[in-house]
Amino acid sequence: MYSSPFLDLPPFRAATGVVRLPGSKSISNRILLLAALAAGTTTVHDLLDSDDTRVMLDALRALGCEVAQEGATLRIHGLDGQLRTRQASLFMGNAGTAMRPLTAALALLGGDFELHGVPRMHERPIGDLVDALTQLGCRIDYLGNPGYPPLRIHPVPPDMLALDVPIRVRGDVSSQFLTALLLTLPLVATRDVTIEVVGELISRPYIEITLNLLARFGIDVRREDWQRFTIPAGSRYRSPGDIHVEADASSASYFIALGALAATGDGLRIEGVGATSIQGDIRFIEAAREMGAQVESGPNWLRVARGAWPLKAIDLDANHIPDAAMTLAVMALYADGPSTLRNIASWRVKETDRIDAMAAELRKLGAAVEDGPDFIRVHPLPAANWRAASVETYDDHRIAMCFSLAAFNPAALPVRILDPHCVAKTFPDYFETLFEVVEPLDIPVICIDGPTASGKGTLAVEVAHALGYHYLDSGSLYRVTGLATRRAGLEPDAANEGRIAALAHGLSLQFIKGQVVLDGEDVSDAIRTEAAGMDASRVSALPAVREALLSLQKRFRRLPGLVADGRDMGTVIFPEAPLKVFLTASAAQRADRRHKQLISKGISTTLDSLRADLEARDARDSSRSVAPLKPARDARRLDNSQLSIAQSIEQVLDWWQDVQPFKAS
Ligand SMILES: O=C(O)C1=C[C@@H](OP(=O)(O)O)[C@@H](O)[C@H](O)C1
Ligand SMILES: C=C(OP(=O)(O)O)C(=O)O
Repeated sequence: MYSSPFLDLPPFRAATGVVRLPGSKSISNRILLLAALAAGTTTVHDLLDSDDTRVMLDALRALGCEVAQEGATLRIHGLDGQLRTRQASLFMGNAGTAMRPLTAALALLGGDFELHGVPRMHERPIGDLVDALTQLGCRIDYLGNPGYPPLRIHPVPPDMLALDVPIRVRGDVSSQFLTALLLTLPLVATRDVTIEVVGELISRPYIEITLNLLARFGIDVRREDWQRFTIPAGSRYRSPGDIHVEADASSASYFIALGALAATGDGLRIEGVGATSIQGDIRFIEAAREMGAQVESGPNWLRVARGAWPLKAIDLDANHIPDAAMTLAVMALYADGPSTLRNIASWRVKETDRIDAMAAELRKLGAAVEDGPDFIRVHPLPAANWRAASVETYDDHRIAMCFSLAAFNPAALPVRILDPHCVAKTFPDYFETLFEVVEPLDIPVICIDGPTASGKGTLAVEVAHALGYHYLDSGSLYRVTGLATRRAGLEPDAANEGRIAALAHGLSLQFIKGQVVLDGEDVSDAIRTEAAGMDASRVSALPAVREALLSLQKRFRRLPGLVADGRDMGTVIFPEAPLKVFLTASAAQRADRRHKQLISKGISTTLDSLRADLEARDARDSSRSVAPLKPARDARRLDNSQLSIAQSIEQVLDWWQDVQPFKAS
């Protein structure tokens, strides 16, 4: 997951390969609750691991439910309707699928509970559910604004519940209120319990998921149209034993769209969900086909390729696919006319006001957008009108995910996604998954070159971290080669050039969380000694070794970008990099820093000898015949003798911002 403040997506031109999607949020949280309420043990396979499922799991554990986890498999020991804890304060994050059903479960089970969430959760309505539960005899107080969380739930004896009259619940703000009642009323179904929906029922396919999973847990709800639902007297949750979570059909929408926009030939294969999914959002496929996508499906897989191009404009009542429809709004930028999504008023009460947010961010890209209380109309965006935008994500995972599709713009502009970590709500590895299948037009590189002990490493690691980029410590490649040379019993000199080059060619090297790992062994300390530094400098002067390491270094250039530190990154390895920094500091300063570093590691040395070594190394590095240490013609020089690390980082990030086209947005 990317925790950087923003993530810049370079322009993409194609997509191909295979995507394996994480589990469905809606199915995961329903199964977790049902398994916790049931008797016996339920083994859940492929559960989604994300913010929304974690809040549900944490709450269930806090209520005394035992959960054992082995990889993607969870074993849940059900409570059989008996809470082990009758008092708790539970954090629901921004998970509607945890907040709403748990409110109903706890109100019926009895106890003193407080339910709260992130600030946005406290703006998401729950009044219709509380009203329904109150009619029934439950006692719930609002701790903030009436109609919204946080809530306090008080115990009520089961025999005080009014089960003899139909429970009326409104269905036009969120279907999750009805889902919450359906999932939990079996707890008290000593007689037939009937629910009546008042007003239009929105997001109906989610009720189908609810009924489907209830049936898996032994509860067969009688349904009359979509207005009346009866839970038969004597209903009891029965664990199905093993249960499998399908991949998330809403998450599939981003990759279906990707296929429609950019996959040619064999198309993009999406695994984990197929057209026969129990999730309503799978009907996104119909909309994508209407826009021109070619979609094939088999058991638990989809294959999508570009069909019509430009895409065909669409006019759709999207009430049945409220989450996936946001993806259509971005696809509409690539259509042959204005597209309209109707009957989507519920967008306004989700993670953010999604109609306002989508309209605002699409306009930043340059699009013409019209919107109203329950619709959005998006006009196609011609190449000349696209702008490089910083897309605000409003802590809404779907905004972050669907706007990544803007990176296919015909103007070949990058797209900046602010707060990319918001995808953690339902798809923590969304961007990593995306990067595996898209083909970028270019992958940005920042080169940070400079003499030894100038602070390149620290600076480069921090800049990479701030941008979410990969990091290449090219100096360590030479150090590792030097170490491997010594370990092979060779002297690091020209006489052994061919053999050292062969060694370098076969290096199995990884940078893992600040460690340099050679053949599975952490060699970070072994390569940091002064002797290893000298060996590195000697092997780096051998042209055949440099050649062998060249392709290895280029392979570090992966999405979303690379910060490469070394001595010839800007001059030799990545001469086309849009930002090259040549970092210097006076020899006195560098010797002083190195001295402190060595002392802190308990290695004794003198300042004078260090300074002499540094100067000797500088002289050798800048006079060597191949790739001598010198700034690239277009490098920006940064003398950090008088700068703190934070100031140097800020300077490089400012320069990076300078070469980006995002200024206007
Ligand atoms: O029941 C569910 O799992 C969901 C129902 C939908 O909400 P609404 O019923 O509020 O539209 C959907 O947007 C949400 O992401 C998940
Ligand atoms: C509306 C959503 O979430 P929630 O389950 O919190 O309602 C969503 O995932 O798009």
